[in-house]
Amino acid sequence: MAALMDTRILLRKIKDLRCLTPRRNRVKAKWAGSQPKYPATNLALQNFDATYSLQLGEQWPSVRVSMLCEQKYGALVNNFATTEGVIADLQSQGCRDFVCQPVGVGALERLQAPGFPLHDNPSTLESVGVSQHVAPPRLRTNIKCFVFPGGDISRFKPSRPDLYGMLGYYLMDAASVLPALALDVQEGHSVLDVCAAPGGKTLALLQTQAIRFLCVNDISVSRTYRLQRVLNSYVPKELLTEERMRITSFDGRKWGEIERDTFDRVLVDVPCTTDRHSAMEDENNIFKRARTKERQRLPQLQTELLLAGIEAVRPGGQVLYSTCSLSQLQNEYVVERAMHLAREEHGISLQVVDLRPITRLFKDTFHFAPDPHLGQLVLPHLTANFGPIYMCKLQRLN
Ligand SMILES: C[S@@+](CC[C@H](N)C(=O)[O-])C[C@H]1O[C@@H](n2cnc3c(N)ncnc32)[C@H](O)[C@@H]1O
Repeated sequence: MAALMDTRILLRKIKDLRCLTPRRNRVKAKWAGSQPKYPATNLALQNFDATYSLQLGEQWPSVRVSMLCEQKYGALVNNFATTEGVIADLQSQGCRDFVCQPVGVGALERLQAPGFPLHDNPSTLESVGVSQHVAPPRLRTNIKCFVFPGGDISRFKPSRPDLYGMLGYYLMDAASVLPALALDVQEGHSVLDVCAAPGGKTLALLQTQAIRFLCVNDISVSRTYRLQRVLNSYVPKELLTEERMRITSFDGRKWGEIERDTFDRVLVDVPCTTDRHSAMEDENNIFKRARTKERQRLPQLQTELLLAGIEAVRPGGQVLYSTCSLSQLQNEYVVERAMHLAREEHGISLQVVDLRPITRLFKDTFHFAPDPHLGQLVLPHLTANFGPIYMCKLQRLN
């Protein structure tokens, strides 16, 4: 009986103490000097195991292992720098430009890839044992991105500035170049990049050297500064003038109110669960308990951003939606919902553009998900550890 009384008194004392301590401090005290009980990376992996094992079936274990291994990079060549030495140096290290030389088994088959602007490459197909009179296809673009072949570890030296201070290449997940390639920017186009910072895809778009006017936007002012610094290191001042480029920090969801029916091409590379980062890094991880609501709201935010992009593009123009997540909720579901809202609320009809010519062309560099229901998805794979990157392209019909 005495023991029971002691316990009761003790419990009351603890309760009193808790009432005196603000909740925030209690949480702090609980974590003070220790690691969180559930690190965000563990929470991310638990979430991924539950959802992606259903979504990807027997492919999930392989994708999971790859996401936990070293990610591969590509070197996006900066056409605004003096590139000869840079390209020779990359080639001497055994890298190849995956855009210009998509060689490998199946190159002949890709010659027949319909519906995409391919043109002949004067180089030969000897390396894959195809007659040297047959030229491999390549995209009509100036974008060049070098990757190390096969299982090599992708280690690039830091890029050095040329005589004019322009850096020779920008390192990024090579799969992140695909949305810029798929957007298919043509000579004289005006382009909007709705969520642009820190600027990898903006740089890739600029490498086309075809854009008449580029508007780069990101809601985060600090990230927009970072983007500005990237541009200053890679693009000559003459091209960063107000007539050719505008850098803004608007909420992209409002773009339909700011500027409608305007751009030839719009890139909507939305904030997402950044799956590889979430599985690997606790810092700035969206699976932290404190960010649960933010994470749950992502599909809604993504839908609103895509819808704004659809409103901003001109009739006949094209919008590319991309994420670096495997989640169907953030990928296909968002595209379907935005298409529905565009039709119901704005009377805008859209057509999904077939990206299979792109996937056929680059199937030796990237591992694409088989038979996607809508859009294309790069799956991380131990032999091609890029991505994940999801992309879906929409053409506005009216
Ligand atoms: C995936 S990142 C973009 C990466 C960038 N496209 C690149 O290739 O370097 C998503 C970006 O969306 C921005 N963002 C988040 N909400 C936004 C909003 N409502 N409007 C515009 N940008 C937003 C974030 O600040 C973040 O920089």
